[in-house]
Amino acid sequence: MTATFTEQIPQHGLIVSCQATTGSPLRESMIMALMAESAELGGAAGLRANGTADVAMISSRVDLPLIGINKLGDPAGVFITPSVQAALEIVDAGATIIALDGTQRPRPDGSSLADQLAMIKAETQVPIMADVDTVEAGMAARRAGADVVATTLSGYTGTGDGGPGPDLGLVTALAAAVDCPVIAEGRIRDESEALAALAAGAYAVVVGSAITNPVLTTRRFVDRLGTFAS
Ligand SMILES: CC(=O)N[C@H](C=O)[C@@H](O)[C@H](O)[C@H](O)COP(=O)(O)O
Repeated sequence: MTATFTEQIPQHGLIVSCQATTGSPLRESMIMALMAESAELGGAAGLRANGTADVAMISSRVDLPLIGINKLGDPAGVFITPSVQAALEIVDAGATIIALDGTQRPRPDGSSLADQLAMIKAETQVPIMADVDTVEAGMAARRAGADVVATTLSGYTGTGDGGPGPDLGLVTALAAAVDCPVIAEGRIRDESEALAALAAGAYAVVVGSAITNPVLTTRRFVDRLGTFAS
């Protein structure tokens, strides 16, 4: 029996997203696996990773629940696990939870989110997390069969809050609107923002760049030092 999302991820847990895009000095699956091992040592409750190579490498070395995504195609469109095949490949690679674009936008093959979810569910019982941008999208994704909804895409689709921090308003609205766990993901920069997300009703939080992207962390320090007036 496949474990449900809440059986895998404890309430108020920290999920660490270990991703590095093409062009990053960290763009190696082994480096992502070492990031994942570091997150495990630090007490993370779960991990999130992109692509079959990284997911396979991480799952061979770290025994934590692993949210797998398979980013394919144009980042301006539906690109987080945009097809049934992309989802099943990430499960074969070792993901214990699938995350996918949960917006109402048609998939690149023309199918709807509801079609995609139904076809994935016919093939696997692995829980599905819908990355959404609005409360309407979260409600529709839940109706279509998503097990969990996350604020991941708020600010990235032309709708929602594109502010510098997490979209706490969306966390609050989703927590009131859906009967499943709500995950706060996207632009959580520190522990206070993670706590604020829990206070807004998040079941758990996903933190990526603030933990696993040293380029951004360095830039933040450099930019701040640049404001020093002697
Ligand atoms: C919009 C999009 O493509 N988000 C991606 C989803 O997996 C990742 O690039 C983010 O790093 C991840 O969501 C964690 O967010 P943050 O790195 O802000 O903590």
